[in-house]
Amino acid sequence: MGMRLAMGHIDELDDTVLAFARQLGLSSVQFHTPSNLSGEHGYWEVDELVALRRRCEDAGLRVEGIENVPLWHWDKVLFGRPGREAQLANYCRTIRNLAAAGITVLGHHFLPGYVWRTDLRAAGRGGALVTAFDADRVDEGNALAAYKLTPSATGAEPIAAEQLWDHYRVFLETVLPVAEEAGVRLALHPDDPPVDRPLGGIARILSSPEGLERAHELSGGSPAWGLNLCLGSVSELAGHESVDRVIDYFGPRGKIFYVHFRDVRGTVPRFEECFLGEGNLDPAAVLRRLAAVGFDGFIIDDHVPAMVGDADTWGDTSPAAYCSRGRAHAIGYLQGVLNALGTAPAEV
Ligand SMILES: O=C(O)C(=O)C[C@H](O)[C@H](O)CO
Repeated sequence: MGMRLAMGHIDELDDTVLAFARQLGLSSVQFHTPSNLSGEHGYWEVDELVALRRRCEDAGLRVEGIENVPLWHWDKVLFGRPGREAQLANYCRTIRNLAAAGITVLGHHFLPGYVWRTDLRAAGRGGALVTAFDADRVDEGNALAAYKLTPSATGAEPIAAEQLWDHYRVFLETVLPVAEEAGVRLALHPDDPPVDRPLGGIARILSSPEGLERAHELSGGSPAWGLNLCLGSVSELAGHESVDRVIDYFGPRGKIFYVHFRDVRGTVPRFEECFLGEGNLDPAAVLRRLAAVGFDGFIIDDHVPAMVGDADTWGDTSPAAYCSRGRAHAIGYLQGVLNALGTAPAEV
């Protein structure tokens, strides 16, 4: 199908979101723990997945994939708590059910403490609201504490790096054979922020090119394992240098399953999110590099600044908040660059 742009990170699908995607001229979408799926038994069921896919297809939109099962479906897997086997069995059911429903990409992270920010409402360009991270302010707590995927009490249960690697090993050893058989590809999101110190007592292991390469080794070459290459998270480490290294290692191996296209200004220990084109990365250079290594997956918009009239989409995951000016800007920006680089409109 070739490198293409999809509308991503949809938290709740409704007719507004479908119309927004079509108005932006897109032909596919991707979901982020969508509230449309109840998952009430600890896994997503075939019927609800099929209903979600059909609703999109009826509006002329393909479903590229889904990212992140609800936290309560696999928190014991992340934390290595008793009850992990039952959750792993349910994760395998979700994988098989996705395949049965014709959805073949499932994104995951391996951050028991989830993403960490020290500010959700920093002032970006022209006063747009952006998130920010400052390592000196970590002790104040995670500004994302109330977000749907953030665990409630992290500090109570410290996890060391090698312990977390072991949790990830157990996860991969259990789910990869099932994913291979089902034909579902599991895409790993790098740590955000990419710091090599624990946050809230929990180690971060996928915070560097070396960490991601070790995860690749752990996957044992399984065709079902690859990256959800979040350019923002990797740019937070060392800007273009880290992004280029990850693209050059994983791209030629066919291990970039999809891309989160966002950027930040600054690198750890201090950065803030920003509009595309004003951060660490040259978006056109990144797209050229992805094309050069043979990347042929989908690219989605990611967190976007909240502009005049936009809601704060970390606090408000409603369809109205989702269809923001900030998101329209990110998608339009990427469409423009892709077109300028010669990507056929039909592929965008
Ligand atoms: O932090 C990011 O870059 C994200 O896109 C947040 C998403 O929930 C991601 O799947 C978490 O790792």
